[in-house]
Amino acid sequence: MDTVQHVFRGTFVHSTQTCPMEVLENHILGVGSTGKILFIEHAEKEAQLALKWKFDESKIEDLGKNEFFMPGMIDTHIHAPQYSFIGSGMDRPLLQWLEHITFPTEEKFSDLDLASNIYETVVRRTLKNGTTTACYFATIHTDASLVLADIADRYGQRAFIGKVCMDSNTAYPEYIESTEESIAETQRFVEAMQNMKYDRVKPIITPRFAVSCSERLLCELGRLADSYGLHIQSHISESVAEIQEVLNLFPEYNNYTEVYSKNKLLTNMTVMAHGCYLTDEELHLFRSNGSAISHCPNSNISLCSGHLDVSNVIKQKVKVGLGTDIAGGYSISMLDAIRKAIETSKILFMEREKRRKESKTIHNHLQEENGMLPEKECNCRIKNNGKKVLSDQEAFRLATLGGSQALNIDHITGNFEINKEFDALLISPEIHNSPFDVFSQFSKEDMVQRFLYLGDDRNIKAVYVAGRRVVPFQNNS
Ligand SMILES: O=c1[nH]c(=O)c2nc[nH]c2[nH]1
Repeated sequence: MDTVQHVFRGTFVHSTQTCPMEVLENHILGVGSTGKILFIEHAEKEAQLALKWKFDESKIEDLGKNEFFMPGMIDTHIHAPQYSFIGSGMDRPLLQWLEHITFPTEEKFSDLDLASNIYETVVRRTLKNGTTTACYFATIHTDASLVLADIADRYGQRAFIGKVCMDSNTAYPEYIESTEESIAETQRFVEAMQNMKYDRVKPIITPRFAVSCSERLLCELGRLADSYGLHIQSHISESVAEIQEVLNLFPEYNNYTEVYSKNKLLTNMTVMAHGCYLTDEELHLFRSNGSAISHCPNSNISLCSGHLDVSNVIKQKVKVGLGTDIAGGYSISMLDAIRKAIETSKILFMEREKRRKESKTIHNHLQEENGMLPEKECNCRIKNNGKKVLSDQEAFRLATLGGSQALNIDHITGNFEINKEFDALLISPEIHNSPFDVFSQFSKEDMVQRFLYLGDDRNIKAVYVAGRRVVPFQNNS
């Protein structure tokens, strides 16, 4: 029998299936001993709830003026070892960056002391920035990957941990496993994780990307995921050079997506990072398989990989969340991912508008010179595909509920629905060292908006995962 452990009264901001950002003022939210949300109701109904759940009214915690709770943020794509070189090497394109910076660094994670040190730092730092769920890539080293799992569990973060698989690496041959080793070590990793019986830390099958995996390895990893019922993560269609390499390596497949789907790696528990260049045909395959995309706009810009048209992904009804993609992306904060997702969408919109205006000008010019163009040509040259800019509300949804849908855990977390676990951030816009100012005329919506655009970890006063406060924030109390 669940009993009430916490009761909060104040403002709650979350997303629902129908509303990307809903602000509930003067509500009370109750969390049970199992960490699940028991009720979220208007404060006037307090007396009735007290009766039903028998909580002591003196234990109600009133939120401070202008404070609010929002759901914990979900980073659907982050490379834990790469935190060690965050913010450097941003002047190279993807494949060169992997060869010269990433692979030589990841190779060193056979050293468990190094791994333990970096992994502890990254888990603490992500939590401090409000990431209550993280979907991690580790390295090819099984024992170090298990260390990451242990640290995430110890700090109370909800996490997926991927031991990276790669049996091909012509760019940096020192960092590679044999096919047999990769399969056997993945199995060892999965079984060791299962033996640990962590509540909220799970293994995820992780072929690095098609460039670094043989067809046999992909096929065996698809089988393992199927037989253990596991999540899957990888990269797809991030840069033009990468796609070209995949098409050269797998000439018998029609496109990049097929390489994964035909090897059983595109399931309803799959999240693929980037997807900048996926065609509508490939997106259709994602949708029909129930697979998701992790949109990593900071990384896409930093490595000059390309832009994902996330509005089109949403329009095609493909599940999508946001990722920091440390360290292709240079910011550990999911707030940055929200901002970069909005900015990317605006850049794409402006490019489309520019093209539309240019073709309209050409069109007018030709009309003057030659009379009317054939109608078909007019339409296809000036149309804007009806695509819109990503709204702030929709970006907020992607960082919370969208991420939980992408990882297929939206029955557990992602918003403040009853029976989900209470993964939450207590946001304090008026903390003494806040990076932004609050004016008296601000509504709650204004407050949320300011936090999304200008806030940082200083405004995150407390972090809860499954009802448990996970990191002490001495500075902000
Ligand atoms: O952004 C990226 N980071 C990586 O580590 C990686 N590996 C393959 N493809 C990748 N893309």
